[in-house]
Amino acid sequence: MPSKSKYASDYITAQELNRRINEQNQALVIYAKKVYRLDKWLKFHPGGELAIRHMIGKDATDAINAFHPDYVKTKNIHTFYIGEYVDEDVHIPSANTDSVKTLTLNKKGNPDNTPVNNITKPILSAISSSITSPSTPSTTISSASQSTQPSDAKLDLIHQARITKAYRELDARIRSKGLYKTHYINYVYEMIRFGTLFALAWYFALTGTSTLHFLTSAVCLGAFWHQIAFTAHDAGHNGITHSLPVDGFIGVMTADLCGGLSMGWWKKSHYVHHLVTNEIEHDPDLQQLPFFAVSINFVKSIYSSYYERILHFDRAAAFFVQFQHFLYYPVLAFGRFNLYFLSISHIINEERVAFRKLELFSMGLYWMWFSYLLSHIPYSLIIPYILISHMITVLLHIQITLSHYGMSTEELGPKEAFAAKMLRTSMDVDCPKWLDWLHGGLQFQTIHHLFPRVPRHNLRECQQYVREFCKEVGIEYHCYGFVKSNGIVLDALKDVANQVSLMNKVAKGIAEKELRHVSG
Ligand code: HEM
Repeated sequence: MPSKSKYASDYITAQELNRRINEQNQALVIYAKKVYRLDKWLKFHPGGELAIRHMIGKDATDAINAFHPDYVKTKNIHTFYIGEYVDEDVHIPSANTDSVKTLTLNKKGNPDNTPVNNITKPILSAISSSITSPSTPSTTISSASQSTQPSDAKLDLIHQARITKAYRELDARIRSKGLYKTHYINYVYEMIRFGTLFALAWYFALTGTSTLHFLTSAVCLGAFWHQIAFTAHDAGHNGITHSLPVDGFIGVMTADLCGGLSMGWWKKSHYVHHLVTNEIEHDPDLQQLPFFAVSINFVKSIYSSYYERILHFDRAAAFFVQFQHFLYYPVLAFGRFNLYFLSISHIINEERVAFRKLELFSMGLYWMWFSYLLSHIPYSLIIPYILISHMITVLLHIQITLSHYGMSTEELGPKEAFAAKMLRTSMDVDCPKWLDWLHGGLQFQTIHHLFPRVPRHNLRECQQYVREFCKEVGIEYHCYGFVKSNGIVLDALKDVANQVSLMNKVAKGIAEKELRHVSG
């Protein structure tokens, strides 16, 4: 039994838990049937404040197990223990859970404490309200409160409990097979691969005499960035040495110094993405307006808890989204430029950045070496060089979006098992083993979401156990070939695009009618 903190009060019922969260604004989470108060820890949490905020009032057992090394679970967390959790088996109305969410997520404060943007009104009403006024957000903070939150009624709770039990057994199995251990030889191969690409980029840039040489240098540089991103991803999850400072340093060296992108920004958004995967109001990876809307609910101008602002479905969005299935590849090709912007604004504007000085220094060095490299490229080729090197990384952006864009964006509420949610919202890409280097482990996205701390090179081995688990608990494991998975994403984008296009046409019709009426 862990020792109690000064807030301890033995037993805390579900009702008491909600009361403390709502009335006293306490940051309480449940872990292994115990209640922990994390108010004081929020600001120091290496996984970010928002990661914890998303779990307030909920059973965070599987999330905490999945994201933390043993010392956190067996030692650190007990500093914050305040009592045993007593689930009175009384159904807590969804509205209650909603307001917990609102109070805890909305850092800027929502004066009337109205639940924010829970989009569950029928889709037709979403469309019709946007039709009436396409450039005005139809969902304001208060109007969204009329909606109802995802209900646990949709879930068979016994099935969810079964999934949780089997998932924990699966985790133990993967652990016993030694799949949580890193085999460093894999990083030797990684370094040879991206070291060669980097050296070739410099070689062709410094010694090149023809357009072909310079453009080959651009391709090698882009391929280098593409490859190094996988190692940065591993480091961001502390999945290389499993030491927070060491992997943190590797992350900054790979992302900031080699790629000009902020590791701190990536961690902040990626950890949130892992916890609230495909929740359109919370998952930053889905919030790509004005170009993409993977769910028709975006037309309601939802509130983003990540960006802490309303994502207006404005005229630009109404225009671009109707062509999003055509724009998918071209826009992704420019994705890396947007990442520079997000990285720099994170380093400048974010209150707490773990390695701010190191990141600034490393990003400064990046711009120096990149500019020096460019100084060897003939003037006429500088723009094509920049475009080609940056656009080569489109493969990475496709790989990342493939994993989630075509998957469910429904919110089934906090009673959904962690594993069930990850399997519902993620998709794997089936590829032969010899191509693993190209996909960089991201093709096993579902498995990575289930076990974020398992080193990437072991994910293929985990796949067979995950398949068995899915069979056992009767959940579909979404794993398709590269072409099919692209098709799934394009279909999903097209589906929303068609609805938005229809909406635009109707809105235009109404506007013309009104104009005739006024002028007539
Ligand atoms: C609801 C509760 C919590 C959630 C959702 C959460 C989530 C996370 C996430 C997403 C990460 C990044 C993990 C990765 O992929 O590498 C992380 C890291 C970390 N968290 Fe938490 N966390 C929670 C509570 C706590 C608590 C209570 C503690 C300590 C008392 C803690 C200590 C840490 C530490 C030390 C790391 C860095 C782990 C490492 O060395 O790899 N977290 N957390």
